[in-house]
Amino acid sequence: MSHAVVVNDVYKQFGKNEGPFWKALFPPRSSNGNGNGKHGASTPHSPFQIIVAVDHVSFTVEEGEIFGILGPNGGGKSTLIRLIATLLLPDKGKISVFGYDVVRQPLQVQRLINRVSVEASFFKKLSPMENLMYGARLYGLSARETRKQVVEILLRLGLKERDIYHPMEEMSRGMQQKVAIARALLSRPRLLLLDEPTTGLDPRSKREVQAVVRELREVHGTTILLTTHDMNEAETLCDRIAIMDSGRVVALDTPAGLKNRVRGSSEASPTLEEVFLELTGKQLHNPEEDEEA
Ligand SMILES: Nc1ncnc2c1ncn2[C@@H]1O[C@H](COP(=O)(O)OP(=O)(O)OP(=O)(O)O)[C@@H](O)[C@H]1O
Repeated sequence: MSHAVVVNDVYKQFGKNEGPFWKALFPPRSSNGNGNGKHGASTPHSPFQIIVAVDHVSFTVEEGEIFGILGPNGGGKSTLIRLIATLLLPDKGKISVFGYDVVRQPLQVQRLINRVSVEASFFKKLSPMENLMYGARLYGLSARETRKQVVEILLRLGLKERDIYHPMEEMSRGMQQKVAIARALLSRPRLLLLDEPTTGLDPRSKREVQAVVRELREVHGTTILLTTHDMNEAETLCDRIAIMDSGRVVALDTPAGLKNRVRGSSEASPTLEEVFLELTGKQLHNPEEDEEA
C-alpha cells in the first residue's frame, strides 16, 4: 500500500482580534503582546488571542483506508481537514497527498481530492439535479453521463426521485448533506475528505451515508478521511482512528487497539467513549445530544 496522506509535524495557529485595532499597535510594555506558545492564551491586556488549532500533528493514511479523526468541538479536526484540502496553509510542518505537497503543488492535490463539510453551499432555489449539473460543469464532466450518475448516486443515498427535481430550500438538512456528498462523488476523488458527514442526520440517513462510504472504498478503492464526534460511527466505519484533543493527536490506533489500551484488568471491553475519557480526562461532548435534549 502507498501513502495517501502524510501529515508531518504540522502546526497551525489562529490569531483572534479581541479589541479595537489600535490596541494592537500599542501593546502594553508589561505583556509580550501575543500570548505566543500558549494554548488559547492571551495576556491580560493583549487584544490578540492566539489559538493553537493544530499542534505538531503527525500521521499517515494509507491508500484505500477509512481513517477517522475523532474529537470534541474545537479539537482541531476541521482545521486539519482544511489544511489537507489546501484551503489553509500550515504555519509549520509538511502535508502531502499521494506524494504531492499541499503548499507547493496545490493544483495537483485539488485534482485528486474532494471535501464535504457541514457548511456546503448550494443555490437554494435550484434543485439537486441543477446544482449537481452545475458542479459537474466545473469538473468538466459531460452533461448526459452526469445526469444518469446524479440520479443513481442520489437514489443510492436514499433520496426519492421527486426530491431530485425540487428546490434545495425545501429539503431537510440531512437531505442537503446527502446532495453535498453526491456532488463530491461526481469528481471520483481518490481521497474524499468528509468533515462530520453525518452530524445532524437521523439514524436512518446516518446508516445510508455510512453504507455509501463503505461502498466507495470497496468498489472504487477511494481513501476516506473523516472527522466525527460519533463514537459508534468511528468504530463501525474506520480502520484506524486518531483521537484529537486541543489540537494534538492523543492516540492513534485501530478501534480494537484503542480499546485494548485502556482495558486494564477488567474482562469487559471498554467503549470508545470510555477510551476517550481515559486518554483525555474529558467527556466527549456531542452537540447532537444537546439538539435532541
Ligand atoms: N478561521 C479561524 N479563525 C480563528 N480561529 C479559528 C478559525 N478556525 C478555527 N479556529 C479555532 O481553532 C480551534 C480548532 O477549531 P476546529 O474547527 O478545527 O475544531 P473542530 O475539532 O473541527 O471542532 P468542531 O467539531 O466544532 O468543528 C477552535 O478553537 C476554533 O475556534
